[in-house]
Parts: sequence; C-alpha cells; structure tokens
Amino acid sequence: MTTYLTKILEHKAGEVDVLKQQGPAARYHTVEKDLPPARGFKTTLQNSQGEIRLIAEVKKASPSRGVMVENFQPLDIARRYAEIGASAFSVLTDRNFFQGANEYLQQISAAFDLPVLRKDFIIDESQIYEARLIGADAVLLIVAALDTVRLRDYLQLVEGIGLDALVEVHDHAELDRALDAGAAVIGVNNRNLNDFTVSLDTSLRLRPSIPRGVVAVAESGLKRASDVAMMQEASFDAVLIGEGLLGRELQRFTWKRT
Ligand SMILES: O=C(O)c1ccccc1NCC(=O)[C@H](O)[C@H](O)COP(=O)(O)O
Repeated sequence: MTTYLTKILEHKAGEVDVLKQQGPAARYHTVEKDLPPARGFKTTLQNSQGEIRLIAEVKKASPSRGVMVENFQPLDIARRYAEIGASAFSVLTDRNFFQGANEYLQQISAAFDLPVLRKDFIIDESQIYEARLIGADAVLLIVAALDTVRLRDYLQLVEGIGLDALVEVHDHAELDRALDAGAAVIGVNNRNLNDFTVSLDTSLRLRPSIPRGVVAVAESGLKRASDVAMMQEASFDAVLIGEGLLGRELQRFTWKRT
C-alpha cells in the first residue's frame, strides 16, 4: 500500500540523488574545523525540573493544512517565538510538501542563540552533513522512515559531527527500535503521518515506556494551554508545536526557558 509517508520518502529520494552530487560530506570535512560548535539541543531540554520547554516550529504550510501563513516571514516568526520563551526552534526545510527551505534555517540559526532542529525527512547521510553545514544543531530521525541499521548508523553519525537527534516514534514497536538504537531524545508524534489524524493519547500512552534520562518530547496537535498542561502532567520534558503557536492562547502561555 502506498501511504502518504511513502509518497514523501519517494520524492525525497529524488532530491537526495541531486544532493549527493553536490558532495555535502566532502564539503563538511573541508570546513569542519571552522564550524562553530553546535548549541546543545538535548542539554537545553533535559533537567526541565517539571517545567515543560517549548520547541517552537516555524511552519508555513503542511500537507494536512495547506498554507497556514501568507506573507511568511521566518525571522519575524522566530523573533516572536524567542520573545515568548521558546527554548529551541524547529525549522521545516522540506520544500515540496511544507514550503520550507534551507535558507530559513540558515537565517534563523545565524540570528538567534537558541538550538535549531532541522525538520525534514532524513533518508541519507548526505542530509545530515548538509544539516550541519546550514547551521542546524539537531536533526529529526523518523523511525518509520529508517530501517534498524540506518537508524543506528545515522545516530552515530549525528553524534560524531556534534549534533543531537530528535528520534520520532508513533507506537511502542518504534519506541523499542529507537531506544535499542541509542536514542537520547525521543519525540512522540501525535499525528499519524499517513492519514493525518491526531490523537494526544499517543503521547500519553507511550510516555511511561520512555526511560528516565531520555528526553521526552510530545509533538503535533497541541493547540491549547490545557494540552500543554496535560503533557507537563505526564512528565514530558518538552512540546514541539507548529500550528498551535499561530493562535494567541499558546503565545500567551508562560513558557519557561532553561
Ligand atoms: O503537519 C503535517 O500535516 C504533516 C503531514 C505529514 C507528515 C508530517 C507532518 N508534519 C510534521 C510535523 O511533525 C509537525 O509539523 C510538527 O510536529 C508540528 O505539528 P503541529 O503542532 O500540529 O503543527
């Protein structure tokens, strides 16, 4: 069965063929010593002492919602999110499905001193090198998109080049694979990437199986202060929010930064 995630990954494979020809790994090894150290995405979110942290997603459009922000000004949006107390940014770099761009990440990384997550569909190590080169401090690894060997290899590569990984899961089987591979930051995505249905119960169901010492992030579908309070009550360290931050309620929430 061709699922929506499969459709995204097939398209991504074509992009990766082009990217590989640009040789991001070789470029990385040439400039490695001149790159600034990555800002700690994991360390920013861990030891949250019961105060849930915000990873604010700069998001123009999505497959489930279409265009959400007309006249999209990523730096203005990021400034607003920094002002309300975001601890880190998530920036979509996928052009085809999310109207994101590497340039948005580069601009935000250069302008703010908060860690930046590259939110994309990683299926090849060239994308991890590219993330480092454009100023990302962390990358998203979606367990549903990677076999066990690649998940482990990519986690090692991410760590080897000084980044962190947010390892995304949707169910217990994926969580087991993520933990076996050595994930230190787990994101539970409440959105089913195939039919786009959202259930906050996904986070609540999986949270007890995420061990102490592993940073736990609840992702997607959080719209109200009560949703955030529920995730804090369930002992999540952080929430990752895109669409919900476009509304006033979550912009007025008292976000605590480390
Ligand atoms: O957002 C979508 O429609 C989507 C569809 C298919 C795959 C991924 C998708 N979103 C990526 C994300 O992980 C979200 O942008 C992120 O978790 C924030 O979600 P939200 O707060 O609901 O905007």
